[in-house]
Amino acid sequence: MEGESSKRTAPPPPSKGLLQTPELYQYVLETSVFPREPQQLKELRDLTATHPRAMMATAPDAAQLMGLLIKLIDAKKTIEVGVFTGYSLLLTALSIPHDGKITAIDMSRESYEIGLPVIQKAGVEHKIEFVESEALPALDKLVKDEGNEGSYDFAYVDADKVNYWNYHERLMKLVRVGGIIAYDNTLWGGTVAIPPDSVAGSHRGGTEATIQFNKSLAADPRVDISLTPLGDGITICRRIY
Ligand SMILES: C[S@@+](CC[C@H](N)C(=O)[O-])C[C@H]1O[C@@H](n2cnc3c(N)ncnc32)[C@H](O)[C@@H]1O
Repeated sequence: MEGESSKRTAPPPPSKGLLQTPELYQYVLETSVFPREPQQLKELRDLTATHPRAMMATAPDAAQLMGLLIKLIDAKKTIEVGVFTGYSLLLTALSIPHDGKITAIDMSRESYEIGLPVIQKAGVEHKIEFVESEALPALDKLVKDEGNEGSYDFAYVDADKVNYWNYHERLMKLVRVGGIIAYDNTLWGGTVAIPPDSVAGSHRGGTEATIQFNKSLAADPRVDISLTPLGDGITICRRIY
C-alpha cells in the first residue's frame, strides 16, 4: 500500500462488527487493523466520523481484507459501486499500482467530494474515474462499451442491497475469470438470522434482499464464495467461468 502506517488508534465505528463482544472487536482493530492503516485512510475515517451517516463507511477490518485481496491478485483495473466519502475507494487506490484504474460509481458527488481533498493529498486521484450516476445504468454502459467485458480484476459493491443481484449479473460480465467481486453488508447487522418480526421496519427491505442475495450467490456455480464475518459481513466471490 502507498503511504505510511498510522501509529495512533481511534475508537471503533459505533456498533460495527459481529464478534462476540465489542471488546473483542476493539482488540482486532487495535492490534491488527489500525496499526497498519495508512495515515491518509485514518484521516478520511476521522473526517467521516462526524458525518450523520458515518456508519455507512466500510468497516476498517473488512477494508483491510479487501486491500490484501487486491494485492494477492495484482488487481489493476477495478470497479466500485457505492463510494460515499471514499474510505474503501482510497483503500483501493492505495492498494493498486500507480497506473491502476478505478471506475467509482455513486449517485452522490457531494459525498465523494467530502473525502476528495484527502484522496488528492494522498496522490492517487489520477487512478479514479468518478461516475455520478445510478449504478445500474452506469454498469450497463460499462458492459456495452467496447473492450470492457472481462477486463476488470476486482469489483467492490457497497450500495443499495435490493440491487445486489442486478449488480452481480453485470459484474459477472465485466470482471475477468479469476477476478474477485466483494459484496459488503451481507450479514446486514446480523438481521439475516433473526426472526423477521424482530427486525426493525426500516431494516426489513435490506434484510429480505440480503437473505435472498446470499441464497442466490450460494447457488451460483460461476463463482467460488466466502461469506466472511468481518465488519458487517463481506462476501468474497471469485469468478470461475
Ligand atoms: C454504504 S455507502 C458506501 C460506503 C463506502 N464504500 C465507504 O467505504 O465509505 C453507500 C453509497 O451507495 C450510494 N448508492 C446507494 N444506492 C445507489 C444507487 N442505486 N446507485 C448509485 N449509488 C448508490 C449512496 O449514495 C452511498 O454513498
